[in-house]
Amino acid sequence: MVLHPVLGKLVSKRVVLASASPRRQEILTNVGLRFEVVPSWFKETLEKSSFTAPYEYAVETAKQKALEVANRMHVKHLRTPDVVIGADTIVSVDEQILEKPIDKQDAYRMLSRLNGKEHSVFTGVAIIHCHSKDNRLEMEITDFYEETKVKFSELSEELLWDYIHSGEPMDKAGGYGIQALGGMLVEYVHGDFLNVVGFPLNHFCKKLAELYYPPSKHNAQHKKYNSIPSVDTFENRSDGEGESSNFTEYKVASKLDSSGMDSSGAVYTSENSSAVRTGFTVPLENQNGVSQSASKLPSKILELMDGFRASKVLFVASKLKIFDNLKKKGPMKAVDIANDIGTSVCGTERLLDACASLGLLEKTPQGYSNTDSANTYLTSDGKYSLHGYIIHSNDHLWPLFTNLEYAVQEGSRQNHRAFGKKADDLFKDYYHSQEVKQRFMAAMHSIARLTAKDVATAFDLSQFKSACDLGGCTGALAHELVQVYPNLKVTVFDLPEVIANISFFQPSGQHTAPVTFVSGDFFKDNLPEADLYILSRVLHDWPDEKIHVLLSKISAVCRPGLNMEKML
Ligand SMILES: Cc1cn([C@H]2C[C@H](O)[C@@H](COP(=O)(O)OP(=O)(O)OP(=O)(O)O)O2)c(=O)[nH]c1=O
Repeated sequence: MVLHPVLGKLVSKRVVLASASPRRQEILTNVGLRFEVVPSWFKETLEKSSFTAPYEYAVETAKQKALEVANRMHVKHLRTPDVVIGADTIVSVDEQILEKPIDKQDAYRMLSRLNGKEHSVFTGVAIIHCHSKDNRLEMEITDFYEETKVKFSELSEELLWDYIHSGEPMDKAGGYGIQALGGMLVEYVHGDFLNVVGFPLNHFCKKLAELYYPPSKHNAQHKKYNSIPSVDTFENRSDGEGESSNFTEYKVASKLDSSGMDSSGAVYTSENSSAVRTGFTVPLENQNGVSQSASKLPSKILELMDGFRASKVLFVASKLKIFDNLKKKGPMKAVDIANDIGTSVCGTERLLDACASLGLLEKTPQGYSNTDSANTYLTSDGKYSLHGYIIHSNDHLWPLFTNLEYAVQEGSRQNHRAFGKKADDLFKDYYHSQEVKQRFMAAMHSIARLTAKDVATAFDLSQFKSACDLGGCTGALAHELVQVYPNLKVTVFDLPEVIANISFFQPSGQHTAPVTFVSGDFFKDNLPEADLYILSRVLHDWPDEKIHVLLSKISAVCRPGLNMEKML
């Protein structure tokens, strides 16, 4: 894999991405780079008129973002990073620079300017090599920019507003995200697509190649790589070029030394050269300077290995209602949040920093605040809140999954290990206490409400007159179905314990055909008559024999020819 020799040079270094952009994190993670995220506090307020070209503004902002993080980490006596990467993406149209919109009107203003026209997307990138010497921070800065041309189709006002109301424009330069819904607005792209999404990966790798594998003296006049050098390139350069490559190595090392990089950070070592000469693999340096084979970085495996930590951070922050608190009170310092929720200051600060690194919170000098998606999905009262499901995941699924090993060994549910009691009937377990019941219903409600529209519109159900949602819980899907199909009569069938508690979850002030709720046990009682039966998130809970009973009952009440059974 051609990219690895270049990115491999960063493996043994402490790399920091000075950006809160989830897109940048994803692009770099996808190619196996390991890095920490420390979002920059630099305010993007440089005077635009003082730059002669838009890209200069993007490059300078990228540099300032990276410098702020490098300095802060050094001053706060956090271990000084080896490399800090900063980036800034802007859209430029008619000589004007567009950044992220401040509100919906601003997004409308930007999108209207882009409508039907070609514009440029510039991303400026700064790579800072840092070294701490006598408590002084020394840095070497490399920067560059990439331009991509994008053309929008002619778009109607209605479409622009629909797009704005989707919420997507708000954290994106120019007010659109080409990687998601915004892709529908775009007629063509000339240049690097990832540059538009926030990080010009190809140019970044070429820059690293220039830095870490500078051309030998024979071709020194070609300072830049037009393509990312392949493994072959490095092998050939070393082969039979011992002296000249050593000479280049020295030059690079001393260049970096003069700017403060220590010898362990030197770009080439003799071990490297010999490893390169022997071919096959390109070496990576580990902390001890011992070279190791750079077979494919196991990024997927590393992600799986550490994924549980990220999940737990989300669960705990939700459980402590941090997102609710921040929605109410705006930016807050760690100490104030800790006081509000009665937790330790140091523990809370770490949790908040972890949330910021995961892109759930924003961290600025004013304190921590919710990102747009935290406001929409993580607060407990939002229309699309996932809070209930997150708490269910933490309190119920997490302990069960902790016992997965036993479940596999024994082939049985692990409720007795997770909760100290046997679960002959899963739902008896959920409903044995009011608290667990509410939690489970809130979980089902939040996930069903989020997905209901997609489920209801994934099929054309207009030929059906009546539907029965078996195990439909609070009726979230049912309410969406009657909105989409006003002539459809929907019955929700669920256990009496559930039906007795649905009032809290009913939509208020919605003018739609009513949904009927019927209580019963679908294994024992008669099923309500309907043209269409919906089984959503039901079958996975039961063993095959019980599923057979249920499907046979549905089959018996279906009238041949007219009815259709669906498992959604
Ligand atoms: C044009 C466009 C921009 N973007 C994003 C990339 C950037 O994240 C964002 C531009 O804002 P930036 O200020 O470059 O970055 P950021 O605020 O997201 O993160 P930070 O300042 O911490 O580095 O717009 C898309 O995701 N898709 C697009 O199509």
